[in-house]
Amino acid sequence: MRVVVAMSGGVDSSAAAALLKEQGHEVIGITLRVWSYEGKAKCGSCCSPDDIDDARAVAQALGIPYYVANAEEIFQDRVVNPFVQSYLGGKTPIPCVACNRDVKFNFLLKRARALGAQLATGHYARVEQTDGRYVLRRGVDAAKDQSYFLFTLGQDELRDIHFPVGHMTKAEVRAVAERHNLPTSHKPESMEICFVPDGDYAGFVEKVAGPQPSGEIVDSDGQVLGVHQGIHRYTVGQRKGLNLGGGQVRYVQRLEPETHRVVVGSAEDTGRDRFGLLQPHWVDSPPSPETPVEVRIRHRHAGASGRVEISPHGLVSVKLDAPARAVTPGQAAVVYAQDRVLGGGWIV
Ligand SMILES: Nc1ncnc2c1ncn2[C@@H]1O[C@H](COP(=O)(O)OP(=O)(O)OP(=O)(O)O)[C@@H](O)[C@H]1O
Repeated sequence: MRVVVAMSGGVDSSAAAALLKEQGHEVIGITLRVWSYEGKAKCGSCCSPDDIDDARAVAQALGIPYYVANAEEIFQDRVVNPFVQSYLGGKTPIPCVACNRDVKFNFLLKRARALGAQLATGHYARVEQTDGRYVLRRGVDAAKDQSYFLFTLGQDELRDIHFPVGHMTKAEVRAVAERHNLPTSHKPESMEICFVPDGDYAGFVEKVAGPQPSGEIVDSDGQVLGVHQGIHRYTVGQRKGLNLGGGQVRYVQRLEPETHRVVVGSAEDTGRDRFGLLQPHWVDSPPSPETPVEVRIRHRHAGASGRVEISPHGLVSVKLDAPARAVTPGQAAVVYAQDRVLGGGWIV
């Protein structure tokens, strides 16, 4: 087959390209330039000039054609702007989901299809075909599994998508890169959100949207306990950085963008066993209300058992068997049946 490999300049997508080449496929490497790093600190993140050089060097080593596509506008529009707006609206965004949905598996998939090609990435997840339907599964390496970020994929996308490293461990992936002498084989992992390489999300929001209004920190009775410098600096479940002095340990319970208030409470107060799912999406069909499912409410969440409920009006909510701590608006809730991703939505 002809296959476009989305090459980030990291070891996973380098190994994905090497595996496909090894299997005899016609492989084309493409890096998306999503963010302009001019004048910004060198960061070794997803698409810095260094990463483009690395991806190009890997393509050269493998003897495959290589291109850089400009996706800055769509990335700004679909990933960066909603990220900032989400923080200003009192939520805690997870931009990698939107990047996968709108940039990699829309913008890039369309381009791959226009070339008569399939699309492969270095994500740790698996696609399988059963009875003519596509099934999305967790990556085999539990520590690296990225299926949480892929719940927006549907049947139409999955028929042309490959995750060549999804059935491997990270160590095996590095071994593939080493075997091919790829210059990225010992490259360290990038952990942060790629356009905020220093991890200072609040600083990034202020850089884009300007200084934000300060406000009160209150308890659930409305009693003022302190002041803060902008709700975008807080996330539900947060304990550190409240500066409320000694006494009872308090956690952010919710953020009120209308009043600019941060509401705090005890650990138990942050627990919720029911929440709505905005823009729900199912990889195939939604689970029935009787089906026990596992729900991950953030990327590193181990998962909690529960059910998905769909109202007669089509509103989707999750009912957990027990309250989960820090159910955070803006994060994705991803629904699994064992290792199979059923779908998910945005926590409200
Ligand atoms: N700028 C980019 N251009 C093209 N593809 C990209 C880009 N950034 C990420 N990808 C693709 O998305 C996959 C997952 O991206 P993520 O940022 O999570 O990388 P990763 O797990 O660190 O993988 P890698 O080691 O390949 O960077 C990558 O393996 C790659 O296929």
